[in-house]
Amino acid sequence: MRFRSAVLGHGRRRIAGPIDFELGAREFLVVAGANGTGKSTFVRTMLGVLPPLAGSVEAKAARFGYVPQRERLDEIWPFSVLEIALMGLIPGLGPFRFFDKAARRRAETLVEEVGLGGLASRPFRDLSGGQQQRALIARALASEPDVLVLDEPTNHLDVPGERAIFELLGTIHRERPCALVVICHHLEPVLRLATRLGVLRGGALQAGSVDEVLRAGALEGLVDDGFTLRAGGARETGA
Ligand SMILES: Nc1ncnc2c1ncn2[C@@H]1O[C@H](COP(=O)(O)OP(=O)(O)OP(=O)(O)O)[C@@H](O)[C@H]1O
Repeated sequence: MRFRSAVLGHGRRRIAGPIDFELGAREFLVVAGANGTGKSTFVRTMLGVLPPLAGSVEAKAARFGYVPQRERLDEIWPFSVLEIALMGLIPGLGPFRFFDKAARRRAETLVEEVGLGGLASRPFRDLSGGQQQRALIARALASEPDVLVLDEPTNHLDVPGERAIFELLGTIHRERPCALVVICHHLEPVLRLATRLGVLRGGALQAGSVDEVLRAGALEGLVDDGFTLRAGGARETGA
């Protein structure tokens, strides 16, 4: 994935750039920045949903899996966990457009992989926030993505719920041949897993290895949603 002098924005409105940035296979990138700095815009440009206003964004053979912000989905009902995972297999449906036994088995395996074995027939709307997040991750994994993109996957989860989702992302990163891109506000736990950090600020992206970006002070003094983000990790302010 390569951004070459890419200017990001909506319509004529420039949000960030020009950005030069590369993401290798199997990296784990965390995208950080205060509200409204363009994190979603950056990721939408990466996904190809939003064209850059100038410059280019190239993806080499990249298949994307996308996990949207859970609270922005009204309710995926009345679908069960298994059906949510099956939705991720829709692009591979044959001409008769129904799921065969193999597809169902594949969806069951995904449901187990994300830790929801036993809940496959449970309606999505009856799950806890963390379980819903897992179901959405199963759906995104169904396409065997080269890049799995997650938009604030731990928002509104309690500390154990957040830890459990990050553990799952760590396992996916270790065991699957894909890169992860995670937009996140609470950085401390996720930076332990990340290989790369990108911080959007004032229309620029400062990106590199986590250590490089922290040492450069990219997070210094950045106050966001009750967390003070500092070099060396995030410190909860108790808000
Ligand atoms: N579809 C759109 N059309 C025009 N402007 C938009 C659109 N979507 C977002 N914006 C604007 O782009 C800017 C960056 O928004 P974006 O959602 O990318 O920021 P963000 O860093 O992800 O914010 P947050 O942390 O609040 O999710 C904001 O000023 C926003 O109002």
